[in-house]
Amino acid sequence: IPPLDRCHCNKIINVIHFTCGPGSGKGTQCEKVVAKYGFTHLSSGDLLRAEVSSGSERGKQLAAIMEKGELVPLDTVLDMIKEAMIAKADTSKGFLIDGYPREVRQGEEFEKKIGAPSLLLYIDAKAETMVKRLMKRGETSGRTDDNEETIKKRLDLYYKATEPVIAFYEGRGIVRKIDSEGSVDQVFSQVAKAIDSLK
Ligand SMILES: Nc1ccn([C@H]2C[C@H](O)[C@@H](COP(=O)(O)OP(=O)(O)OP(=O)(O)O)O2)c(=O)n1
Ligand SMILES: Nc1nc2c(ncn2[C@@H]2O[C@H](COP(=O)(O)OP(=O)(O)O)[C@@H](O)[C@H]2O)c(=O)[nH]1
Ligand SMILES: [Mg+2]
Repeated sequence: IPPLDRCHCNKIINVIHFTCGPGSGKGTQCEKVVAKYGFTHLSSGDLLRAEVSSGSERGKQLAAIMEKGELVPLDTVLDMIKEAMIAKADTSKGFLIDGYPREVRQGEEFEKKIGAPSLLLYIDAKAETMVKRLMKRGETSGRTDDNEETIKKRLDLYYKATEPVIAFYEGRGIVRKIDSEGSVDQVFSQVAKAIDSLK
């Protein structure tokens, strides 16, 4: 990995964290943000799943953790994000970082090693809505963690570890809360408004 300072502070413009519960619709909204704004989308879950698919030793360890609905070690995710950001730092208009930070410490380490985010998007969804969407997605996703038992654990962990992240950034005034209960386009219009407010 090249020296971090290349990717520190003003070099990384528009870092947007997308932190919400599983099944709240982050992935769906991220696609629309990329189409409209051309930001670089980095999904921490996708990066981890790519490592699992590679069949590496590290991937096997990650797979076991993710199947249980737990969080993988902090440094693993952060290194992957950092590598992906450095690879795009010269050409990117901004980074949309999906599924990160998942716990307050992940946010603190990101700032130490990479930089401060300009916005934290948070889709507020009811537990019932998240479970319903994930169970439906599980019919076709092939994801080993889209099953009833793991979904329950992911939700518990979300309330315990991830919700405090929102409070942490609320103190800085960069959180935009978005209501999940409308259509995909209704949710997106709230997302777009939050991003436009950055300019
Ligand atoms: N910063 C992160 C991101 C992900 N993971 C692990 C735990 C998650 O359960 C799994 C899958 O991550 P996703 O972001 O894909 O999972 P979600 O549960 O949020 O589902 P999705 O975003 O697809 O709804 O990877 C992690 O440990 N640390
Ligand atoms: N009704 C409704 N369903 C949605 C919306 N956004 C996503 N979904 C569905 O909910 C499921 C989870 O969405 P996904 O984007 O994978 O959520 P993520 O887990 O937060 O990344 C998918 O099957 C989507 O089709 C929405 O705004 N409204
Ligand atoms: Mg997703």
